[in-house]
Amino acid sequence: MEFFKELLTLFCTAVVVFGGGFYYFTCLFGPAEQKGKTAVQLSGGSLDKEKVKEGYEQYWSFFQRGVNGNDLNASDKVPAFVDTFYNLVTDIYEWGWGQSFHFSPSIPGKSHRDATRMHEEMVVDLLDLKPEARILDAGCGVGGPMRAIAAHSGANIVGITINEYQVERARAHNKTSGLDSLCEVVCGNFLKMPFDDNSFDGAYSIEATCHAPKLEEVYREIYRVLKPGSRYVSYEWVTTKLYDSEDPEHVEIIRGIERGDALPGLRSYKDIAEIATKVGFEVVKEKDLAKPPAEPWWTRLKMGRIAYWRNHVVVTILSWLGIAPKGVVDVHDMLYVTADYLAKGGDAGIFTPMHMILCRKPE
Ligand SMILES: C=C(CC[C@@H](C)[C@H]1CC[C@H]2C3=CC[C@H]4[C@H](C)[C@@H](O)CC[C@]4(C)[C@H]3CC[C@]12C)C(C)C
Ligand SMILES: C[S@@+](CC[C@H](N)C(=O)[O-])C[C@H]1O[C@@H](n2cnc3c(N)ncnc32)[C@H](O)[C@@H]1O
Repeated sequence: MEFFKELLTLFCTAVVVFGGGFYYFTCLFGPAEQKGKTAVQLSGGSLDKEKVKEGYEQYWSFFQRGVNGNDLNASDKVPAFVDTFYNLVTDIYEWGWGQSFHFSPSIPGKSHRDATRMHEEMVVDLLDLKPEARILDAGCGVGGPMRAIAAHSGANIVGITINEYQVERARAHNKTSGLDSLCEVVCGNFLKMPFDDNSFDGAYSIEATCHAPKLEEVYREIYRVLKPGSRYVSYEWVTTKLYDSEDPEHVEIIRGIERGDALPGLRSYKDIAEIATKVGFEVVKEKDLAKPPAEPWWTRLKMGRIAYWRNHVVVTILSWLGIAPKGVVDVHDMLYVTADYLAKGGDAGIFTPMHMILCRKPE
C-alpha cells in the first residue's frame, strides 16, 4: 500500500511540474523584450489555419528556386511571397523576439530591449526629427521602431507594410502604448506607395528594403514622396567586403540567409550608395553599424540554442494538439536553420544587417 501511495505522489508531482511548466511556456511565456504573443496564440497571420502548411510549402518552393539560380529579381511575384512569409513568421517573431523585427549591436550592461531602442532612436538623431514632422517608415513590421521613434521625437510616423496582419498587430500595439495619435499604419507596397509626391519631412527603413527585388525601385519611390531638402536613412542587409563569391562556404551561408528570410538576393555593400545616387539622392554618409567597437549583433541568436529546442517542443506539442496550425513546426524549423546561417554570416564577417546609409533629397 505504501508503494502505491508513493507512486501516486510521484505521479501527481510530475503532473504539477510538467503541467505547470507546459502551461507557463505555452500560455504565459513571451519575449523578454516586450509582451506580445504566447505560444497558444501562434497563428498563420492572415492565412486560414488549415492553409498554413500549404502557404509554407508554396513559400519554400518559390524561394528555393531562387537559390537554384533562378533570377528572383525579375519576378514580380516577390512581394506576394514576402507577404506569405510574414503571414507565416510574424507571430513566431513576436513570441520569440519581440515587436522590433531587426537586429541591434549588443551593448555590454544593456538589455536586448534597451540595445534595440538605442538602435532605433539613432534614427531620430540621423534625421534630426522634430515634433510635428511627418515621417515615413518603409516596411514597418508590427511597429516596434515607429513607437520608439515617435516616443523619442514627438514626430508623426506613417508606417507602410505589405502584410495586412502586421497592420492589425501594429495598430493594436499603437493603441495599447497610447501612441496611436502619433503612429499611423497603412497596408501597401513600398514599391508603389499611396502617398503624394513631396509629402514627407523624412523617411527611414529598418531591415526592410532587402525584400525589394530591385533596390533602385524602392529608393526611387521613397525619393518621390520626400520633400526637397529632407533626409532618408536606411539600415540595409548586405554582404561585406570579406564576402568571396568564389568561396562555396560563403555562398552557402548567404543562400541560407536568403532562403530563410524571403530575400530575392542580397546586395553588396558597394552597391548601395551608387543606387541611392542613381535615383537622385545625395549620400550624406554610410557606415556599417556592426563594425567594432560595436559588439556582435548575432550574440542574441547564439544564446538561443536551448530556447530554440524548448520552443520546438512547445510548437510541436501545440500543433499535435491542434492548437497551433499544422505547418507552424515547419516554419519554426526553417527559422532555427536560418538563425544558424545568420550567426555564421556574422561570425565570418561576410554579412551585416545594419549597413547604414543616410541620404538627402536635394532642394
Ligand atoms: C530583418 C529580418 C528579420 C530579422 C530577425 C527579426 C529574424 C531573423 C531570424 C529570426 C528568428 C530565428 C530563430 C527563431 C527561433 C527558432 C524561435 O524559437 C524564436 C524566434 C526566432 C529567434 C526568430 C526571431 C526573429 C529573427 C531573429 C529579415 C526577415 C529581413
Ligand atoms: C524584417 S521586417 C522589419 C520591420 C520593421 N522595420 C522592424 O524593424 O521591426 C521587414 C518589413 O518589410 C515589409 N515589407 C517587405 N516587402 C515589402 C513591400 N514590398 N512593401 C511594403 N512592405 C514590405 C514586411 O512586411 C515587414 O514588415
